[in-house]
Amino acid sequence: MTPSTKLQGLVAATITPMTPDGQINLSVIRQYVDYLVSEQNVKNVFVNGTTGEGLSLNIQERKQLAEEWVCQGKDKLDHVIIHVGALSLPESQELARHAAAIGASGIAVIAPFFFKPTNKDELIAFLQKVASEAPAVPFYYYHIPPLTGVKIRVEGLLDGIKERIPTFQGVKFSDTDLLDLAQCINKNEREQFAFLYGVDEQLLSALAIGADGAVGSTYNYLGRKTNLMLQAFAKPDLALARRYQFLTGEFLNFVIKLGFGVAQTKAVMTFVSGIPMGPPRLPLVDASEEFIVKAKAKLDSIVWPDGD
Ligand SMILES: CC(=O)N[C@@H]([C@@H](O)[C@H](O)[C@H](O)CO)[C@@H](O)CC(=O)C(=O)O
Repeated sequence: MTPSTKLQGLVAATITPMTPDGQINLSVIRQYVDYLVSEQNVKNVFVNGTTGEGLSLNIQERKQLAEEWVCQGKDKLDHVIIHVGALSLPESQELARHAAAIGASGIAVIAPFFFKPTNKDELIAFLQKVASEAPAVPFYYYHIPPLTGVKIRVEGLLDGIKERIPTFQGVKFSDTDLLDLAQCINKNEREQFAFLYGVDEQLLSALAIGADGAVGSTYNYLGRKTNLMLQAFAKPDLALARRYQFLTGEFLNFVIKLGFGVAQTKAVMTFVSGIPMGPPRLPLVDASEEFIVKAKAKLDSIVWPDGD
């Protein structure tokens, strides 16, 4: 792993594979790493986040998953970022210490979402207490207001954050407020922070305003196609980049109408990669057979510009 390099490009928000009886299934993670690298050309992962059902796992499971990803990713992945956010500060701190001890290349923390911070100072105070437990590990704030309900704008959070959190390295920005993202990027004059966008269906818009890359669920199975979009954008061939975005959007628009979330992501990844992702953990329930048949037919029907 190369933790010193700035995080950019695509980061797969990893799924947590589970056995049919609902235990975490560490045995497929080696195959999962190889699949991401060789089939999707994705060499960065974000473990135990939303897609990974991190907040539905116990501390022991989260540590085991983090260890397995770091171990299997050695010499294969560039960055293994571990999400260590939790409702309980001591638990989050314990996970941060653990991530540091196992050699994770970064940690990320979501805003606590039961008792919520009501302003940026309260939020930073929480983040700071976690980050300081891993003083040599790059720290990312994980902003996902649709799920946390914490709508504190990131732009304001950035003011003086490096003084409060010396390891602060950037933001995983999973919100549709592109004005907030743009203001963050505008403030990041020295380009010291990384802004990774987390709404996959709108990534091209975020790239246009300067996002460094993206963290998302679809890069597990559409990483190769999205990488082609990134290449087209860099060239620049905007017409081609748009084509890729419209096609991934066409798929997502279709499945969102059917009902799309982490359970469905597990099902899609299973049929695309052949790696069994298993069921989600309650309160999430398995994707229906009808969903699987329709989603597969839709994905198979897409004709990509690269001829696939
Ligand atoms: C709400 C949600 O799950 N958002 C996803 C997206 O990748 C999302 O699945 C995608 O944009 C499709 O809507 C990511 O932002 C979540 C993520 O990166 C994570 O698993 O931590």
